[in-house]
Amino acid sequence: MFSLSSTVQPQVTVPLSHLINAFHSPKTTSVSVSASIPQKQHRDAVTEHEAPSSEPILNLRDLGLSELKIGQLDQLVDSLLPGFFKGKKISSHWHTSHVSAQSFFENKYVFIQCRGFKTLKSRTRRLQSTSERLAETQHIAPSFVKGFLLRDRGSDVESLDKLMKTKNIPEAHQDAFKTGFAEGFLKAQALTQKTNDSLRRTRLFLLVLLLLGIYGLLKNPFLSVRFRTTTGLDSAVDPVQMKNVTFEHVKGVEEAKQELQEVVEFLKNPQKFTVLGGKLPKGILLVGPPGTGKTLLARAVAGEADVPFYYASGSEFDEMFVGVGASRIRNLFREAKANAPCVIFIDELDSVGGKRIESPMHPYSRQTINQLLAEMDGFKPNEGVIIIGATNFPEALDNALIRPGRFDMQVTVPRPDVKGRTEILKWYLNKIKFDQSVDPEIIARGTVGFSGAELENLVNQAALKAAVDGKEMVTMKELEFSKDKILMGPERRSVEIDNKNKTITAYHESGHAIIAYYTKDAMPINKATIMPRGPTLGHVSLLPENDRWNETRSQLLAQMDVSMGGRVAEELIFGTDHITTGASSDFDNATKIAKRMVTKFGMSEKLGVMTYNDTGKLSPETQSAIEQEIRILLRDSYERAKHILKTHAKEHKNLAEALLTYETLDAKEIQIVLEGKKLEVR
Ligand SMILES: Nc1ncnc2c1ncn2[C@@H]1O[C@H](COP(=O)(O)OP(=O)(O)OP(=O)(O)O)[C@@H](O)[C@H]1O
Ligand SMILES: [Zn+2]
Repeated sequence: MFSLSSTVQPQVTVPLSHLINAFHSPKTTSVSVSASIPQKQHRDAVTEHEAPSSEPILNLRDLGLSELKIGQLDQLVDSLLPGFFKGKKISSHWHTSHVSAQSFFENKYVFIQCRGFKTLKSRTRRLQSTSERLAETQHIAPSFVKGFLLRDRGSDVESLDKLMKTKNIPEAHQDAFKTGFAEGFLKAQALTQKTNDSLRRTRLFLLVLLLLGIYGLLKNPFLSVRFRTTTGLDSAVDPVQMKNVTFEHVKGVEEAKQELQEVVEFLKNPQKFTVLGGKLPKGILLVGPPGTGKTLLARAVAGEADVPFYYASGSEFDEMFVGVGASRIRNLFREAKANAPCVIFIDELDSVGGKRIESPMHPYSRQTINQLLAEMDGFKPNEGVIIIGATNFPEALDNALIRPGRFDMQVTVPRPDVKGRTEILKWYLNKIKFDQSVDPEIIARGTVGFSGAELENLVNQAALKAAVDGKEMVTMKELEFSKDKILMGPERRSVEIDNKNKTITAYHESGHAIIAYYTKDAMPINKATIMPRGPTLGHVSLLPENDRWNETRSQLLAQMDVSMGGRVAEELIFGTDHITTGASSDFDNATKIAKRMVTKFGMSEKLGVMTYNDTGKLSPETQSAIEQEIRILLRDSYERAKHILKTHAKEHKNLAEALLTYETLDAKEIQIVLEGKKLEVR
């Protein structure tokens, strides 16, 4: 590109621009008087030569070449188009009448031909006579050429003559001047021609490219998707055989496994089921919180039945481009049907089948859902394709998806209960080296609300901790450690707590522990520590014997009392002036319980068995009555805690001192201290 403009441009534009500059020089205006003679000569020439023809024909004069000598013109043409005269025997025209309009036009015309106007050339071959050619050319010459040739002829000629006069160019130099002009003109024309040709070629090339692109898109509307369907949706192309995952691998979700058992039977022998007229669901929805083993269950279904497993995540179908999501669904189902019986698993079903209205973020979600519905409707029950969808939010699913014939079977996969957690912990403990003293049930009791994935992580963290500490196997200590880490954040060993604060913390935590120990309906103590962890300086952990489905009034009161134990201890030991801010979360906790007792559980005599949901909208009297009741519950709780700590002041002191010595005490050690026995030196 660069080379082109730098080599051609100077040759052509320099002489021409000189001329143009000369033409339009402001000085030309003042020269009308001295211009008379040559102008008259010129006018004569025009009438003389234009008279015979009424046609608007170009001649040499048009180009300011009327006074060019024949030899000069030949030279010029020869230098511009070497070898031109050899091929065309038309030089006679030039000799006989160098000003002849027709002969010049013919030459001009042949020029154009040589420059590659192919249509023109092929047409003119058929034309024999010069006049015929001429007439034809008038019609077929491209308009821009015509325009270029015919434009402002008179004024150009005048300007050239004027200019020569204005510049007072001597007669001797006028020829050279005109030659220069003609040279510039012809070269400019040649350049225009070239530029136009290359422009046309570029346009043609672009058009071909465009057509090819459109053709490609029509043949395969998802040209760009192809790449992704083979990368993003590997599963659709390459199913996984799930032999290694069975129901044995999924713990603590017995009900779900039982429900899915019949699906396994169906996949093993689809015909047997349909012969009896039985109708199995096409789609099964696994509903449950994250990490509870939904994916694992779906894999296990495929593994049990020994059929291929196609995995897809709902978010993969969520695309900004029209038809992409729908096409992926189509591909997935096509592959699956070809390999039936099989399981298609769609994780995060809500992200493809959610209720959302078309939004700018998900412009084609509707299309994708419709494709999914169409595919699900499109195969018969005995084809052996089972679609398992998983979601954390079944409420968010499009209603059309959960109609009969689609995802019409729902299986709940809940967080495991204490028995389930024990099983899951045992399962993962068996994959590592652990000490015989480890009791998975204790850990299970302390991990209410943990999912299978979180329990797996807990065991893994304990194994890592044991490895870091250079131990040979995992003990309860590591398991407790990783549980606390997951629940409360990492230990802050580097924090230097001064003795005074340590002592306050030790008495505060022992206060909680003493209340828990001596209150009938409080949960059993698991551990007390003054090791800072996360945002706390110490804590006492309690362990429910079982998962609590329901709580009694006295259990709730006991929880409040235990919460109060910390502040009461501070007050009794250090005096009212030295109580700290450390009890704020204890009060939060106790206040929440008291409020729920009054407003939700109907556990206040004064306010009765009634719920008060939006307390802000209640009458001021009711609001103050509620507040009054909560305050009474909290005050009574505080008094009970005070009474216990006063009664067991000796045990309180012993426990606080043991904590200051050992930092952390487990349930057994706490019992030893409280029974007044001496702790073995660790
Ligand atoms: N009940 C369980 N028994 C054994 N392992 C489990 C159980 N639940 C979860 N896990 C472990 O946790 C991992 C993650 O669980 P999975 O991916 O199946 O959960 P999910 O319910 O599909 O979660 P999400 O909703 O986040 O996709 C499993 O690969 C498995 O190792
Ligand atoms: Zn506390």
